[in-house]
Amino acid sequence: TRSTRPQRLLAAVQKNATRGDPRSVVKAIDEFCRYTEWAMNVGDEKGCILDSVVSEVNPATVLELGTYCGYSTVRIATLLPPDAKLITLEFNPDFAVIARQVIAWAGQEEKVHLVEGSSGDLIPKMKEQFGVKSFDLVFLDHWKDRYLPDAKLMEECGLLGKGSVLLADNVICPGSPDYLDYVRNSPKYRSQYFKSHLEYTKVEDGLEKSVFLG
Ligand SMILES: O=C(NC/C=C/[C@H]1O[C@@H](Sc2ccncc2)[C@H](O)[C@@H]1O)c1cc([N+](=O)[O-])cc(O)c1O
Ligand SMILES: [Mg+2]
Repeated sequence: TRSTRPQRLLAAVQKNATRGDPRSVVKAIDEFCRYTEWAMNVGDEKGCILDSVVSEVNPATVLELGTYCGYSTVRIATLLPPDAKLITLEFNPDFAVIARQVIAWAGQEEKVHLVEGSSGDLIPKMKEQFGVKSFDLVFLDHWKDRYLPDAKLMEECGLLGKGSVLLADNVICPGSPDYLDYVRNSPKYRSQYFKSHLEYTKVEDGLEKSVFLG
């Protein structure tokens, strides 16, 4: 039967990237998606904004919601110090299988803990199961209608501390209007929009960075 898009993306990584070289993995995926087959990775343009926020926060603990093929997982992990922890949640087991191989090809498996399941189920278990006190950085890139409920759930579970940063992809396209309204108008957050484009296209999109004020 026909292969899936994530399988074709992984094949491009294994063919064109050097094992153990995360930058070559990122480059191989971006070239595949730009010139061969579009896929919903954060991409190179928004990826540079992601990189700058990760470097600025210099997080010890990161949560990523929505692993997909592991593109942003690799971008983030590459910038983390060796003792930092990146937990990434993925609902679709077929995507998780691909993401684990992409992360391994990039040599980042030490820093990454990919957990299969849904954010709604797993966020309340973060403290007890993973020994997480709070997250310094959360990258939201999963189902767009889960951004707001999951932000509120993280607040309720005490997973956000003063200065914790939420960085959300796709706040314009496909969009997450209820989330955007919440973080921009809640006294609990200081929010900032980074204008960019939908990955590999000229369509407007952007990242919203929201600092939790405690
Ligand atoms: O739909 C988009 N993203 C949804 C991503 C969803 C990812 O997160 C889990 S769901 C999950 C994971 C964890 N917990 C709960 C659910 C899915 O299995 C997928 O791996 C999207 C769409 C476009 N686009 O142009 O259409 C562009 C983008 O950048 C996008 O991110
Ligand atoms: Mg996205």
